[in-house]
Amino acid sequence: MNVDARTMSEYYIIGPPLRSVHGLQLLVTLCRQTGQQCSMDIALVNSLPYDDFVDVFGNVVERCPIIAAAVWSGRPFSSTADLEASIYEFIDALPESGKEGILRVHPDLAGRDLQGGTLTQESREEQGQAGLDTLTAAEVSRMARLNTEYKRHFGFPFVICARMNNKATILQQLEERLGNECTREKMHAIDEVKKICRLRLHALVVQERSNKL
Ligand SMILES: NC(=O)N[C@H]1NC(=O)NC1=O
Repeated sequence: MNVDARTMSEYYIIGPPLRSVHGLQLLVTLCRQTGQQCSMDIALVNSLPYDDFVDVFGNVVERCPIIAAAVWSGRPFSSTADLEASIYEFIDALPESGKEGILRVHPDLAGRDLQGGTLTQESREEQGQAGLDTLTAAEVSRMARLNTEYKRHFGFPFVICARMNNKATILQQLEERLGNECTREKMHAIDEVKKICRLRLHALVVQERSNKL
């Protein structure tokens, strides 16, 4: 991240100024850790050079910075919704192998990365919020068995928006979706990627007020 203090002071940050922090991503991380609101507006988003843009938005789709790098060319975005739509358009235009690739870089829920501490920060928070970091030994082994069965069947890991679920609904969905036909299940999984992306984006960019009453 090559945003120096002078450039940063021009940025629109909500909350107390944190001048000693170098780099927007660090700032965003710190705001998250301290629970302070720290968001960018769309004008700031549009002003970011591509390396900063990729640093900030590179994980709105888990471990797929190439998506942020690609949609950067579509600036200026008229709104957060416009940025979001560009990301979805990119995903939808991918061949099936590309969509499967997006799913395959997702970590298993309550899997090796959670246990080994190697999740991305976003994923760690999401899995924690769904209660997946406090599963009983029996729940961990049930989740592992179902995850393995799902991967063997579909060829990609089970993906669900953890923030919109809890451990009970995740286990239930895992069992239910195992029965889906493959093409339908891939579409369902990509829809979940978009839900995760939407929540991650909204944590980073201020929502424009609607003009509608
Ligand atoms: N496998 C899977 O669903 N992973 C994810 N879900 C979510 O909300 N965050 C993730 O990393």
